[in-house]
Amino acid sequence: MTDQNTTRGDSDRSKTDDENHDRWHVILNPVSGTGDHGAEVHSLASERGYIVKETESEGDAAALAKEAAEDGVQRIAACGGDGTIHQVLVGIDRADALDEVTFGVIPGGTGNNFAGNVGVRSIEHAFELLDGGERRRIDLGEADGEPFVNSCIAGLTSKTSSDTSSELKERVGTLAYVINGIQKAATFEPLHVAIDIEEGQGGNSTTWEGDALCLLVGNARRFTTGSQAHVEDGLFEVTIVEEMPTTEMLTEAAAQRLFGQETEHVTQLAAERLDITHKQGDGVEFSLDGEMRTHEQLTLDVRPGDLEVVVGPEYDPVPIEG
Ligand SMILES: Nc1ncnc2c1ncn2[C@@H]1O[C@H](COP(=O)(O)OP(=O)(O)OP(=O)(O)O)[C@@H](O)[C@H]1O
Repeated sequence: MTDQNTTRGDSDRSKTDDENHDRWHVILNPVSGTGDHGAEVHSLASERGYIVKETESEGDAAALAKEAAEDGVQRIAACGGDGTIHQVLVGIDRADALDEVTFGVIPGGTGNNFAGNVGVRSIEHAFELLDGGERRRIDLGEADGEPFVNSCIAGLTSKTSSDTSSELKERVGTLAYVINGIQKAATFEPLHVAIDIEEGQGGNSTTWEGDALCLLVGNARRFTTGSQAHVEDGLFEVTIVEEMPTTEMLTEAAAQRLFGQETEHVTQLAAERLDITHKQGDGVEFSLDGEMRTHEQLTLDVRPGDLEVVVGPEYDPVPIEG
């Protein structure tokens, strides 16, 4: 890990702890995305007196964030893709400091889904927002104690969701993930799962049991037109795609696209808690914001308003209709 206080001269060394805690600490993944954002980030941070800490290997981002939060730093930004954001949040959470920290996002990844979700357009835009942008409290998801911001995905698409083309997603919505998965995996063993679902806000508790092609749990991520996650409502948007013959998939995808509603093999609902139990075989692979984890059994909870984050003017917690 490289510790680079981009402004540290003799006079800065005399800064008090309080001043240091108020300065933004940027945790920079220099190899995310195209890996050419480091110089720009150092320069923009230097102009403002922000501290930059670079990761040197996998896992560093969580350790650096934990260390900063334990030192009392109150403004921590992640520069990288969704994986880096995820790890920085894990580190702050391990320090039990989410209550005290304002979080910032500097898009330096490939997809930059979360940055897009909170209205941060570019690296330069991110620094302008860190200086004085609006702060919002948004929901976090938790998967057996591990926080996530965008999504938890299991099944056929968990490894391929991140590289499904946005054009395909735009045309066919949720099932784009499935179709993309099928193109990559000729044979796929469906998930034999039981999912206990608490719908929240006075809603029902239900159980879905069967063979699923995939399970998509969104906290702050756009999955389909008509089914997006509201990031300040204390609920997950859940989509369960049941196993179905390949021939029916395109029909279902078209129906979803045209009518934006539940179809025979696709269940959509909002929930505040899910208990997922795998009924057969080894554990299930879950993608938490793109980071792969294996669980036999997994509980997902919403942590309403647990994260204070800097947002851009285009940020809107309410999903776009239609
Ligand atoms: N210095 C480093 N060297 C090698 N790998 C690193 C380093 N720092 C972080 N990583 C790893 O890089 C991975 C990719 O990071 P990240 O997801 O942020 O970027 P991305 O995949 O390019 O973007 P996106 O998730 O937006 O598509 C993470 O799993 C992280 O552990």
